[in-house]
Amino acid sequence: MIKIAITKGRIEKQVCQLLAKQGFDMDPIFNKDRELLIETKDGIQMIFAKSNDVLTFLEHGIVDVGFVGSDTLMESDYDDYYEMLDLEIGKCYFALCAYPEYKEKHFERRKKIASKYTKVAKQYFANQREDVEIIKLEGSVELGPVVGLSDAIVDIVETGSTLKANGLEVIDKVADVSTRMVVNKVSYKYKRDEIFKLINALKGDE
Ligand SMILES: Nc1ncnc2c1ncn2[C@@H]1O[C@H](COP(=O)(O)OP(=O)(O)OP(=O)(O)O)[C@@H](O)[C@H]1O
Ligand SMILES: O=P(O)(O)OC[C@H]1O[C@H](OP(=O)(O)OP(=O)(O)O)[C@H](O)[C@@H]1O
Repeated sequence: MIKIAITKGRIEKQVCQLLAKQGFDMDPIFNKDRELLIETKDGIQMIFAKSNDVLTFLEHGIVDVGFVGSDTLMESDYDDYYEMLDLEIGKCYFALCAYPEYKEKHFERRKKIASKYTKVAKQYFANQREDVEIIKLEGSVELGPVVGLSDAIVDIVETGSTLKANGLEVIDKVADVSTRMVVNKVSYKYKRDEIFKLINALKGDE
C-alpha cells in the first residue's frame, strides 16, 4: 500500500487524471463526495489536504508521497524530502505585480509589499538588495495595491486575468511554479518499487 497526500482542488484533479490515463483505477476518487481518505484497487491510499498540510503529513511519515506546487515547497521551511518529479502541470509563476506607475515611481520610504508567500517575497527582495516591508495577506492579495495597503504584491500569476481585472501588471517575474512529486526519505528506502511504479506511470513510461 502506498500512501499519498495530494493538494485538494486543481492539483488533485490534474494528477488523478494523469494516473487514470496510465490505467490506474481513479473512479473511487472521481466519484468521491466529501470523503478525505480514499483507497483504490491499485493499492493506493490517497488523502486530500491543503497544500501546506501535504508537507506536514509527509514530514510526520503519515504518507509516503506528496503532490504539491513548487510554490508551497519554496515557502515551507521543511525540506527533508526527495523531490522526484516535475509533473509540468499546475503551471503558473510568482511575480512582483503593481500598478504600471510603480516602475517609474521614486519611493522616499521603504516600499510595502503584500504577499501570501512572505518567505518568497523576502528572498526576492533580498536578492535585489532592497529593504522592504512585507505584509502578510491570506488571499485576494491583489487587494494590497487596490486599497492602498501596499505598493506592490508578490503573488501567483496564471492567466493574468486577476491582475488585469484590477488594473495591475507584472513588474518582474520571480520564479516558475509547477506541481512536484515529493517523497518521504524513509519511504524511499522501504517502498522503492511502489514509488518508482508511480513515477514511471506519471512520466508515461508504463
Ligand atoms: N491560478 C493559480 N492560483 C493559485 N495556485 C495555482 C494557480 N494555478 C496553479 N496553481 C497551483 O495550484 C496549487 C493549489 O492552488 P489552490 O488555489 O487550489 O490552493 P491554494 O491557493 O494554495 O490554497 P487555498 O486552498 O487556500 O486557496 C498552488 O499551490 C499552485 O501550485
Ligand atoms: O492569473 P490568474 O489566472 O488570474 O490567477 C492568479 C490568481 O489566482 C490565485 O488566487 P486564488 O484563485 O487561488 O484565490 P486567493 O486569492 O484566495 O488565493 C492567485 O493568488 C491570483 O489571485
